[in-house]
Amino acid sequence: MGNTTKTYYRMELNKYSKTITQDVTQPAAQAMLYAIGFKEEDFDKAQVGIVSMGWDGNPCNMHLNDLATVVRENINNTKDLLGLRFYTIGVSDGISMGTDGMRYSLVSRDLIADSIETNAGAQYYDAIIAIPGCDKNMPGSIIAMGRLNRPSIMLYGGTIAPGHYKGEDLNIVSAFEALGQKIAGNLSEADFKGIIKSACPGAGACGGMYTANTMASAIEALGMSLPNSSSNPALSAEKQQECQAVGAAIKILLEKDIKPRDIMTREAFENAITVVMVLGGSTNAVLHLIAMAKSVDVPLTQDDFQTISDKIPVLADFKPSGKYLMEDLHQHGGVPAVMKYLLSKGLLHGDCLTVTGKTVAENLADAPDLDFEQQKIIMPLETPLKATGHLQVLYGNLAEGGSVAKISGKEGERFEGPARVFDGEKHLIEGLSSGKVKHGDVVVIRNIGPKGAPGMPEMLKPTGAIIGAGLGKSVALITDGRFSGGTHGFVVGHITPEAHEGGLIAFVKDNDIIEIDAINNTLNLKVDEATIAERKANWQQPALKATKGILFKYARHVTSAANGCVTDEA
Ligand SMILES: CC[C@H](C)C(=O)C(=O)O
Ligand SMILES: [Mg+2]
Repeated sequence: MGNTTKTYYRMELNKYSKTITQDVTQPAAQAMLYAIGFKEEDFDKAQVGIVSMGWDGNPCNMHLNDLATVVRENINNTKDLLGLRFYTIGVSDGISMGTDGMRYSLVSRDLIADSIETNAGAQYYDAIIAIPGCDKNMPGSIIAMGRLNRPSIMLYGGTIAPGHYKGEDLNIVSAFEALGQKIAGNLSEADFKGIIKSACPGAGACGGMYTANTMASAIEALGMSLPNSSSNPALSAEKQQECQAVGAAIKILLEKDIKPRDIMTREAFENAITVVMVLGGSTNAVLHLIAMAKSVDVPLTQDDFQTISDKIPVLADFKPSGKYLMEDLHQHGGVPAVMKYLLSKGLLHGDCLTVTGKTVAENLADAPDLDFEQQKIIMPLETPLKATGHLQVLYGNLAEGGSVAKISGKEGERFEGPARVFDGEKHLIEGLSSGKVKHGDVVVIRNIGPKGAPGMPEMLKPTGAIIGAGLGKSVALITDGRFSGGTHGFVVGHITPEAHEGGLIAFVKDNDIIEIDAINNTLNLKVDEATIAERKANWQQPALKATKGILFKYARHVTSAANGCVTDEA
């Protein structure tokens, strides 16, 4: 085992794997390691588990296994480190959306967390590098890192390039909205097909400020990925360089024993929320960041989002409600340029530690400056797109435990209208085609909460169709489900308690008046108390829709949206 100094040094790096590699009472384990090609010197190395969420069936994930191979090479070329790849699952929201398959989407976040925890925990990896693509992959990876609390880096698979059709830039949401345009009679069959064929040109996660790019940006701001990880496109040279940089970075984390709990502090989460607000990110950030914070026991609630939303403006003109894609920001300095600007204005905590082993401020010292003449993606604080955050937490009789609204400001901030109730999203498309949904309506989609669906699916098919049908400014939508980052319009999700738990949303009837007020942050059903009491009188909790398998287990364990939908709380 060499001299004592050397052994002591190596024991520090292989704090976990030494249980397998150094213990003389573990000969069978060591025999297994010889079988996978270990040389004598490898037994002294720190083992880095490299987990890829790569799979063939999704553009966001199709290239991740290739990235993992490059990462492994880099790790193995780093003195004292040995990389071992493993793989976990994913769900493509873009493909599952609008189907029952989407019930598995949020479930996959926790399955990813559980599977990474399981593999790394059982095999005693000293460090973790996770390579996620589609949106739930990222919080799933971070939750596992938080639970394991071993040196960890997330390397985001990167954003997709824009598609092109008839001179227009396209992205996945163009395909969702094309359905509504077709229903409204504004799109020919040929153009419908043309958009579908051209929307997504190849590998990479959905290109706008949808949930994948939102979570990647939030996690970079949190300090858990290398600078630029969130804006380096999937197929860029910079993404390859990032793969070549993780070995040196993870070695520093191992040497200095910098762990997720040292990085993911309360201040770091505030940085992440600030960046989500500035970028106009997805509502999913609320439940994912709450769940990620729980993995390291940092208290974080929906109300913290409101506090930050009250003081942080939206500066970015990204899709879905704006013009630009993440790849555009990459051309102008990426997320570090945005963070550098925010730091210079005192809006970020600069002293938070990151996976470079340095602080946020140190990382940003050499980042490019945003040029407000050259680019119109990020506006200066003096001329924001919206003076306060777009994510608003509303309470009221319809949401006693809170709800999350996405208010771009373009649709106004107050809405009152008659309810048009749908149990699940399936009949909404019919409702649009038959004219059941009219200007001024508040569409209610219920019984799709974390327990009720189960799995709290995203409602991009209905919201995309509403926008495509030209009703985006005149119809509001509330739900106990959630939204994809591609959703825009006047929308409120995460309604807690959900219908399945007897929340008032379960008792709404067609034509009841609903008031949404994102100035005073209220969401109320304007029906008198006596009528509400009458409707509630004989209510019994419905049986779970799933009776076995993962959806059953999930429905049994999942907590409310306000609690991050975590599945590991008593
Ligand atoms: C286009 C939206 C994407 C498919 C998604 O799931 C999200 O952003 O949440
Ligand atoms: Mg999604």
